[in-house]
Amino acid sequence: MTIAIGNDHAGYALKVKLMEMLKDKYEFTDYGCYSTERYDYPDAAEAVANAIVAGKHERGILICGSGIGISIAANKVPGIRAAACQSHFAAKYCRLHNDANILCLGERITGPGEAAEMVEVWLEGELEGGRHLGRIEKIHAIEAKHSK
Ligand SMILES: O=C(CO)[C@H](O)[C@H](O)[C@H](O)COP(=O)(O)O
Repeated sequence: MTIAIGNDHAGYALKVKLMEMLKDKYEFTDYGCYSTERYDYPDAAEAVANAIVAGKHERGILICGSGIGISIAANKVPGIRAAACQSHFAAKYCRLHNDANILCLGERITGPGEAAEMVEVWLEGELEGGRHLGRIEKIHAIEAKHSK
């Protein structure tokens, strides 16, 4: 599985650390940005979200200062379920219950060690199915209704 990764200036340092910490286990494709110079999070969100919906990657990771702006932007792309997570529990259950295809992290909130563990639990998690499927279908139905 290759993972699309992207960030704004406030997420750049965490991205570099995460890729270094996890490079032996996972293959990343870096959609930028590539420095701490100002870069607007919707641009990174759209690049990664587009790559996911185009089927280039199964999963994406987005990082900004809080993980929130970048998740709001990514969720505007139909087919994206981006989860802004600040805990191991949230990272685990956004896969098991919500089938999140993008994990959003905040460099100004989460340290690199915790972030790496959250990425691992998220990448290894699988949707539980059952009652959760109908709920995800309802999310898609809302999306379809508002895309017209
Ligand atoms: O979107 C955000 C807040 O929800 C992110 O944390 C951004 O990275 C942040 O707004 C960037 O802030 P800056 O003051 O321009 O560095």
